Amino acid sequence: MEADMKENAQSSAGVISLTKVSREYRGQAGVVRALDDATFSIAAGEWVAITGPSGSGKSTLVNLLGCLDRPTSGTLLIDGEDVKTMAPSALDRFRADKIGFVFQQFHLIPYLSALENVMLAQYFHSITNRDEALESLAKVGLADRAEHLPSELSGGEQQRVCIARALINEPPILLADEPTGNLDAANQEIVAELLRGLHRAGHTIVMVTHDPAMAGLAQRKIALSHGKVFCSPSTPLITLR
Ligand SMILES: Nc1ncnc2c1ncn2[C@@H]1O[C@H](COP(=O)(O)OP(=O)(O)OP(=O)(O)O)[C@@H](O)[C@H]1O
Repeated sequence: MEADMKENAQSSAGVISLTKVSREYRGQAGVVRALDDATFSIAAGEWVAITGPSGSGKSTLVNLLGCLDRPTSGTLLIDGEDVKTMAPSALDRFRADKIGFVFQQFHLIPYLSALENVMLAQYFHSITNRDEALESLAKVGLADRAEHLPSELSGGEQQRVCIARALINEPPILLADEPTGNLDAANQEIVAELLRGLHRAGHTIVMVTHDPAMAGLAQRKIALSHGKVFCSPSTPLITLR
């Protein structure tokens, strides 16, 4: 227990850290401040749910945390690196190393098999390894569906392929945007159980969800309202081991 507490203290600086981060969109109608002065950290190994009504800034925040966009102002550190100052090619590489994405719309390539979809994520690292991709599919219970096209898989199975794809490069951070949004109750539970396992294995999970039951699985909620961030206290990591 002492070792766990020490580990938690060491990680309290945050694998993700925002200081006064804002994102403004400038359009013909004027300026929209979609994220307004956000300051918070997410510790390594923490499971956080991002909640908030439509238009509150969730996608804006996810795009920033996923290094798909940059803040208008403020400092966003991921694993201690300031993403705003990185060159685009370095940022692409950084993103591929650090972050696995799971989206509500599965974004699988329709004419590639489940296995090839997973291997495509390896391809961005210039290495493809069929056995590793198969192992990743086996971890989500889909070894026997490796040769199936996405159209030959159920919604829940497609989402599990996405999780296998997100994990293939062993990123420390999993960023999930409504990972159970399109799934029925049985498949929601399968995905929830996979996320529990990933959390136990030490992954940092940041998950946008409208579903209170899913949000309840996380240790902490980050609620957004009109671009402002409100963080609940974190459940100590030691209680979940
Ligand atoms: N490219 C853009 N240009 C101008 N305004 C934008 C742009 N993208 C988002 N916004 C505005 O920023 C605010 C936050 O949008 P965002 O998409 O982050 O919300 P959200 O919480 O993800 O919503 P939803 O749950 O409906 O997807 C909204 O008022 C939206 O209209």
